[in-house]
Amino acid sequence: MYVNTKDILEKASKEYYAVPAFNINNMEFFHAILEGAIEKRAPLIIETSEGAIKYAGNGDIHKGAKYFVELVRLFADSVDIPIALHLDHGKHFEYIIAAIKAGYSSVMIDASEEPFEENMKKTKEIVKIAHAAGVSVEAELGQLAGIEDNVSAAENVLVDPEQAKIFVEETGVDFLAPAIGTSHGAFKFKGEAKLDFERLQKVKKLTGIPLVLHGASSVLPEYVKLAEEYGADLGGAKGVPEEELKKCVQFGINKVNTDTDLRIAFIAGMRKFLKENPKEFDPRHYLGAGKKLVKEVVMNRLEFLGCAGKA
Ligand SMILES: O=C(COP(=O)(O)O)NO
Ligand SMILES: [Ca+2]
Ligand code: NA
Ligand SMILES: [Zn+2]
Repeated sequence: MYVNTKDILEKASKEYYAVPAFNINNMEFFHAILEGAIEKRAPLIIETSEGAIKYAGNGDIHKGAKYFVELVRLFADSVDIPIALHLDHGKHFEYIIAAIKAGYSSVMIDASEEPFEENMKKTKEIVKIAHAAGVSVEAELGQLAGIEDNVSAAENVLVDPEQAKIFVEETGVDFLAPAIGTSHGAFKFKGEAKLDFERLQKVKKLTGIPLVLHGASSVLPEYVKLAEEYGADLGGAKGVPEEELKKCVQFGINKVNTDTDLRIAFIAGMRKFLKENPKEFDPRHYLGAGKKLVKEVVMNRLEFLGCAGKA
């Protein structure tokens, strides 16, 4: 059933498990993720960036938002696991309104690159509009380095837990993404992963609301290796180890944004298939090879984050 993201996350926050939020840009990734969540009997959060909405609408953001709502609702209304659709990194007013208008479960207003007061003001405005439409809201405090779609920041600016308390009280935001050291993409750390668990625990204590981890892909070595075996060039790729993610869940993270891991799995599956099947040109076959590995990664992540069986 199609639900509000807040309902999924409040349950997760109470029971101290996390739900991955999987990014999609097309139908094939959605099908692979859905299959994995059904098999694992897990709640499911699908999220799309602004770039994904523009891509799906072939340039028209209202068509793109509607496309994803129709695609997700079509399946959500016929399965008995809770499924929510979320706008990831909403930075432009017109995309946020397009998502609310189309029927998204929730929207992120990402004004974290702005000064604190400005971020608070923008978030407050979106919360007012979204709540009036029954849509829940995510916001971000602090900055993640790295590139994601059109979202880029120079270096990491970690969240200030005292500011987080004021921010949540002032804005009424439903769930919050505190920057604690992760970054987007496949090249997250120069050395070892370093997350600020102290800070995370303080934010949880001071806000008491569901928390979101961005840049949470593990960049699984076996999939990187497979992709490279068939010609990919991902040298130096490094993500957040699963053990570190489990600690994040222990300290109050409930939504774990996962995009890069699915992209690497998909390209690994497709590259292998194309190399081994030079005569093949049915898109359902070569895209299907990517889907298969995406489903594997999805099922593994649902398992270790503790939401398998929680549908
Ligand atoms: O934060 C993310 C995804 O992060 P990854 O690049 O680590 O998958 N989406 O908002
Ligand atoms: Ca941001
Ligand atoms: Na998000
Ligand atoms: Zn993100």
